[in-house]
Amino acid sequence: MVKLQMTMTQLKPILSHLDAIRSTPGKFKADKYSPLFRFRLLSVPKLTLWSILFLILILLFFLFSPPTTPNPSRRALQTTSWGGSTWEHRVRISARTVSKTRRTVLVTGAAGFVGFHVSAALKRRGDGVVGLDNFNAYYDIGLKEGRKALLEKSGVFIVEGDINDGALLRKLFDIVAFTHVMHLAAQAGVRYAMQNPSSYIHSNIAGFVNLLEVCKSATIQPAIIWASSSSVYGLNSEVPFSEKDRTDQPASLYAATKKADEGIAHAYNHIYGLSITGLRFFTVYGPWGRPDMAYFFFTRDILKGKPIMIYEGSDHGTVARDFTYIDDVVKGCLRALDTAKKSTGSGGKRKGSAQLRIYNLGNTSPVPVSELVSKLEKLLKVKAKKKVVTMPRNGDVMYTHANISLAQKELGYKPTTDLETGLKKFVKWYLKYYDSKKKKSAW
Ligand SMILES: O=C(O)[C@H]1O[C@H](OP(=O)(O)OP(=O)(O)OC[C@H]2O[C@@H](n3ccc(=O)[nH]c3=O)[C@H](O)[C@@H]2O)[C@H](O)[C@@H](O)[C@@H]1O
Repeated sequence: MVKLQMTMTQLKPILSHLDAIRSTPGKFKADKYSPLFRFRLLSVPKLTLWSILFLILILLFFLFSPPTTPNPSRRALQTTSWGGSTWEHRVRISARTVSKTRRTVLVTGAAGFVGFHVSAALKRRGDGVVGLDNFNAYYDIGLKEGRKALLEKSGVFIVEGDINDGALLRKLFDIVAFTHVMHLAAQAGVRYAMQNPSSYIHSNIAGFVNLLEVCKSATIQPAIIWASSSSVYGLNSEVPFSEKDRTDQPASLYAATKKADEGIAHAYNHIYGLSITGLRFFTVYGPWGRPDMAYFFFTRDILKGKPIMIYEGSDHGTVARDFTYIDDVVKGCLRALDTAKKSTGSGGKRKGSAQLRIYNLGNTSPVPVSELVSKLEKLLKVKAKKKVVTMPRNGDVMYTHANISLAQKELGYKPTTDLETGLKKFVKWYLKYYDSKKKKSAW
């Protein structure tokens, strides 16, 4: 008892600062020095006190101990794995440009499908490139790690972090005066939005705003090029889809977030003078692609002898997509970056009007999903177990077809890969990639 009372005397000056903390209005707050308070503390048995301390220690141990094996779900929850002089040095080296144009590009989603290919292309031509990716577990992290390893070989460092981490983004802008941001990080996939709607709000809305906030506050504001989606056309019935067509009837939450981003981009351009270019991608496919997309999991399931579902309209109408090959999309991204004008603001203040653009990047040649499957069967030399089913109300639309005349005129965008050629390259990569994985796991 005496001991505890002495402890209270020692604690008094430490506890006194707690008075400054406001209590929640309306809630009872005990006076720390009132007899009632002292009585409560003193009446706690010693054993209970030690047990509580012990429990807190165990809890701290679990919270701060590193995982022994990489665990994807745990990794997705990590917020910081950046900082320090070695880390800063790697960022600086990665941002070094050898091209005359002195471009330094921050590529978000660099371990993703499009981000990986765009980063590699930028680096090849001599631009400085720093990648950013949160390596979430939406699909096989092995693919993301594989892309990362290839980029690192070519000198691109991918920072592991989230676009919602403002401190990280500000730090990156402190280290490098990025001339451009190629924003390709997003929660992708149309159908998954029904399972995990909040992930779309987190990445596509909150993450996008966070990125724009940091960009607009930079002393030298970068020009921003970002990935919108063909899905913004939603239930639009004008074909081919032109940038002038209505985009106010999204069929999925994914589409709605991308449409919201187009509005957000307009506001940031208007208020802060940020130069912003949105690119509406049309079902991009190719090597190192996304396993959640139909062409990818159809390939996997056909090879495994598993049935695949081919959607059709309720009146047996054809479901078709304007499948666009990755190399064509990469060229479009680079042309958009090269033609982007500088932002006009600085430190959060607009100094004049800035460029605001939106372009379709499609292939202008829609192909029915049934034909996609026939082409895969031919290339894989395996007959698919097809189940034709009525398209469920899952966010998918019946048909996409890009009008690319604007991108052609202003960016010089011209897709050159038809579905047959593109799928051939994809299948070649797929077989090689999974074959070598199989061999490695057999070791
Ligand atoms: O162009 C776009 O904006 C979008 O393209 C793709 O979305 P999607 O066109 O739906 O591509 P897939 O998911 O690969 O579907 C391709 C086609 O296969 C059909 N499908 C899908 C799944 C299935 O089991 N069966 C089936 O017939 C779909 O209805 C669709 O017509 C991407 O997944 C989106 O992230 C992207 O933004």
